[in-house]
Amino acid sequence: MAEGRIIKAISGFYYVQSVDGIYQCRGRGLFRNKKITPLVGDFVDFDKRDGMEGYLINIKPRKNELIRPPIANVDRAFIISSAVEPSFSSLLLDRFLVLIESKYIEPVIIISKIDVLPEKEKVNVDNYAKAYQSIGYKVEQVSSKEPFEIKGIESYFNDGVSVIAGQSGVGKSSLLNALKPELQIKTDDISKSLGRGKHTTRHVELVQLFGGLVADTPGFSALEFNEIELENLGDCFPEIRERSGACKFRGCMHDKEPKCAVKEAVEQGEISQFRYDHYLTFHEEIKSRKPRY
Ligand SMILES: Nc1nc2c(ncn2[C@@H]2O[C@H](COP(=O)(O)OP(=O)(O)OP(=O)(O)O)[C@@H](O)[C@H]2O)c(=O)[nH]1
Ligand SMILES: [Zn+2]
Repeated sequence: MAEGRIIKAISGFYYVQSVDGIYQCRGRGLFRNKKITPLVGDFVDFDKRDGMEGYLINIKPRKNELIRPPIANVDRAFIISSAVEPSFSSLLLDRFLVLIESKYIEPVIIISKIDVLPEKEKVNVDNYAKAYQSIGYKVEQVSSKEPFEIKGIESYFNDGVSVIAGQSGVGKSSLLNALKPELQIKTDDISKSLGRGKHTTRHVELVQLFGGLVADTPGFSALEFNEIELENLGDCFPEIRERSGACKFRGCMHDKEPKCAVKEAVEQGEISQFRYDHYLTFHEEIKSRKPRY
C-alpha cells in the first residue's frame, strides 16, 4: 500500500500525488457504501497497479473541508481585497476572515491594485493594514501589473495547500497568473465569458507553486455564516478570542454584559472599533438566522 494526496478529480478518476509520481486511481465501490466521497486535497492510502494506476483504499481524517470548491485539508487562504475598483471594504474582509478562522485555516491578507491607488488614499489603506497587522495577521500590498510588487509573497506558498479568496474583480486570477504564468487563468481583460467564467462549472485542481500547492479555483464563494454558531463567533476574531477569558461572565457575548474585557479593550483602543462593530453586525446576523432542522 502507498500513500499520497489527491490533487485532481475528474470523471471518476482521482489523481494521487505520491513520492514517485502521480497515480491515476479509481475509488471502487468502497466509498459509495460509506457515504464518503474522496475530495481534492485528501490524504489517501492506495494500492498500486501497473502503469501508474491504482485503487484508493482509505481516506485519512480531514482537518477541514470547503464545499465550493470541493477541497479538503486547506492550510492557508489568501484573502484578496482590492485597494480600489472595487474599493477597499473592511466589512467584507472581516467576513472572509471569520469564515476562514472558523475552518482553522491561516489567513493572509493581500491588498491588491495598489498601483492605481490615488496618493491621498494611501494613508487610509495603510492604516487598515496596520490595524490588521496589530491583530497578528500578515498583510501585504501588491500589484499584479508590476511583477516586482508581488515578489514578497512568494514565500507564503512554501508548503501545504493554499486557496485564493476574495470578491469578484479584486484580481484573484491576475495574481495567480502573475505568480505562475503557465496557469493562464482567464481574467476580465480577456473576457471570461469565452472561457471558464464564473458560471462555468469546472473541476478544481491543486497546482504546484513555490514548493506548496494552490487551488486553481477561488475558495469561499458563499459568504453566509450558516455553519458558525453564535457562541463560536468571538473565537473567529483573534483579539476577542485572546481576551474573552477575562470577561466576568462565562459565555459572555461581549454585547450588553457588564465587566466585559472585550468592551474594555475597545474603550482603551486596544481593539479597533471597526472590528468590534463588525463582530456585533455578524452577531446580529447569526442571531436572526432561521433555525435549521
Ligand atoms: N491596475 C491593476 N489592475 C488589476 C490588478 N489586478 C487585477 N487587475 C484588473 O482587475 C480586473 C479584475 O481582475 P481579475 O484577475 O479578473 O479578478 P478576479 O478576482 O479573478 O475576478 P472574478 O473572476 O470575477 O472573481 C481586470 O481587469 C484586471 O486586469 C492590479 O494589481 N492592478
Ligand atoms: Zn465579554
